[in-house]
Amino acid sequence: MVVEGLRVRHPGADAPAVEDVSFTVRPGEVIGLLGPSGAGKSTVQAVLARLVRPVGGTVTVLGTPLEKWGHEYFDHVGVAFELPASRLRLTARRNLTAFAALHRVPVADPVELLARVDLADHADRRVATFSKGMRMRLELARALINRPRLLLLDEPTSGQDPVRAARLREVIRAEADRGAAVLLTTHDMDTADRLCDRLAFVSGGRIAALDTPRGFRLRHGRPGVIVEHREPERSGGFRRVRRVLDTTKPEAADELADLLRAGLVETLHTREAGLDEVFAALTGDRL
Ligand SMILES: Nc1ncnc2c1ncn2[C@@H]1O[C@H](COP(=O)(O)OP(=O)(O)OP(=O)(O)O)[C@@H](O)[C@H]1O
Repeated sequence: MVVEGLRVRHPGADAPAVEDVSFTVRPGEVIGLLGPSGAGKSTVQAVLARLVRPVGGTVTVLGTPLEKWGHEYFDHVGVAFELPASRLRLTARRNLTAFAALHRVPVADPVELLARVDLADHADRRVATFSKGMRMRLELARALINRPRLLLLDEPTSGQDPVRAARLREVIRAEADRGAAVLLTTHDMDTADRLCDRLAFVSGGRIAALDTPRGFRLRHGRPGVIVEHREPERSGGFRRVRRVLDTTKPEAADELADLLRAGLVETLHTREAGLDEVFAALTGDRL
């Protein structure tokens, strides 16, 4: 999928929600859109889900310009946005079989999909009785029913406990490994860091920076280690000291080696910028 110079203005809005956004998502790749509320992330996804028409730029999906696609577009695209599309009065299984019937491409097995999102035990319960987290997981399963080549996910791990969030990250990674191009939005730094191959920081309708999570941390972090160690006092006791050693300086290696040899080190961490710090540095805003 290739987006070039995308510009979107919502009807009645004073300013464009998206200005000059360009990026590519290759098969097998997971790209995360990060940014403060109102930055334009969902608007970019809404264009790709054909919910909103852009006023400028080009979007090419699977080699074909977006406007040239007919209804068969949705045979190749999976969408899980915040507003659930599932029918509340139907069971989880029935929802998936109903959506599967809409497609003219080979579909995934609903029961297997429900197991993947940890809903196997609830397949025959009505969705109205599901918790918010369960409904979100069903949305992901629904988005995967047509084994999509492009997967659009809005906050796929929100409302999940840490174990389930990790499980969903595995499911999404498996889709990318199968060859899907994945574009997701997230405010969850764990998901950004552990799942995404590249991150686009969106601010004010533009991409402020695009890089791998590691690239961002290295570029915005300062090399160094944080050492907590005991320091002998004249009284014969010890006090605890926390120091930051700049590992670009040669003397840091000697200092650290001395502390380690003396058995005084209690904790040792590398000093890296977290993605939230990177974000604040790039956009002057917080997530
Ligand atoms: N249907 C709409 N009509 C008018 N303006 C809209 C509409 N949808 C979004 N906007 C505006 O477009 C801008 C971008 O919104 P968007 O929902 O894309 O942000 P976002 O980055 O996805 O935010 P969040 O993290 O809160 O989901 C905002 O100023 C928003 O108020």
